[in-house]
Amino acid sequence: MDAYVAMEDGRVVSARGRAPGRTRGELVFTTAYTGYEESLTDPSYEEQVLTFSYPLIGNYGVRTERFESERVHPTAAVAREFTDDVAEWLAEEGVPALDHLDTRDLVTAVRDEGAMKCGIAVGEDVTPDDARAELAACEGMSDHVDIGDQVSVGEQVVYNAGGDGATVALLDCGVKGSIVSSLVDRGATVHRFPHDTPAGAVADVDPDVLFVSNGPGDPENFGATKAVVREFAGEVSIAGICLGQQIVASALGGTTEKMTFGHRGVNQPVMDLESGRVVMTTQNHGYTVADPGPLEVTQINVNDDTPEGLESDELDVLTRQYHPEANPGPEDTLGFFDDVLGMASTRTPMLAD
Ligand SMILES: NC(=O)CC[C@H](N)C(=O)O
Repeated sequence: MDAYVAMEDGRVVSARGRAPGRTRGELVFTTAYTGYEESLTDPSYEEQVLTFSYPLIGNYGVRTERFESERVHPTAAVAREFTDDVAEWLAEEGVPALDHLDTRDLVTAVRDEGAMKCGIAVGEDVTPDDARAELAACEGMSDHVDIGDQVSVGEQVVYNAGGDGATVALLDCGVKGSIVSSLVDRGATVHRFPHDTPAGAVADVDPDVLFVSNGPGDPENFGATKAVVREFAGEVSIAGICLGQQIVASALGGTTEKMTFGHRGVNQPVMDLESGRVVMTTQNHGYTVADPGPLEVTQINVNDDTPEGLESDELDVLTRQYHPEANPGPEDTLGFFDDVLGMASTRTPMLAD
């Protein structure tokens, strides 16, 4: 099978086709050397073409129990070499895959010029022009204004109903399964809501914690989710991961911005500013909080000083830019979930209207 990647910088790179199809997306790379099953099923990669900088992808198979959601989310996958297991899985899912190209070149281009649009064509009779046509039709990440609808749950789902732990209202902007299980494993009852659920319906479950999930795209395209955060601020503890941190900060008066090429990998160093302790974290984001508004920056990325943790005692807010649930990645930061559920136990009851 022939395969081509047409990049926004004008280059067309040829490769070996492993799973056929034509598509487009934002070209990004992850430096993670494990966790391809989790990354490929992470909803945060929706509308992105995922390049693995680690050269051999698939050497421990494909196991559904590692999946973070029901389907593969990147529009296409690129590696130096995919095993047959992974190539067959992606073909079954209808997700184009290509290998036998110099991924160092792609990664260097994205690192130097930033995440860029690309077009992909893989098949028996595709041409470079097919990939160029896909590139011409590719929208910027922030132009995907309805991206939340593509990944959020269709209707409310309850996990651990009737449990005697904290009640968490999870606004699903594209949540990873291991975030839900990290909360349920600690005894919480989790009400998973579509990202655009009105505040009144969320209030009906009388949550101890409002939790805003990870997810794809530009946080500024999650207006309904931000409205719920504003409604609950000061009345219920609020937590968020990744997109969730960005949405919470933006809802409370802060701002967000796009990064050049973002952070995607499993060894991003994060320093806690109070203790000075540095932990290794899993990350996958292309936007960041620029101005935290009323929140305090309590943790930063050691590589580029961007905010990794935001908190407010007054508003009872605790968020992380990285992925404390790991999956893939180091488990240094799992304690975040204990801290979030700890906020619930010191909660003040919701004020009646
Ligand atoms: N993993 C995430 O939640 C990603 C957040 C957001 N879509 C970003 O790229 O910054």
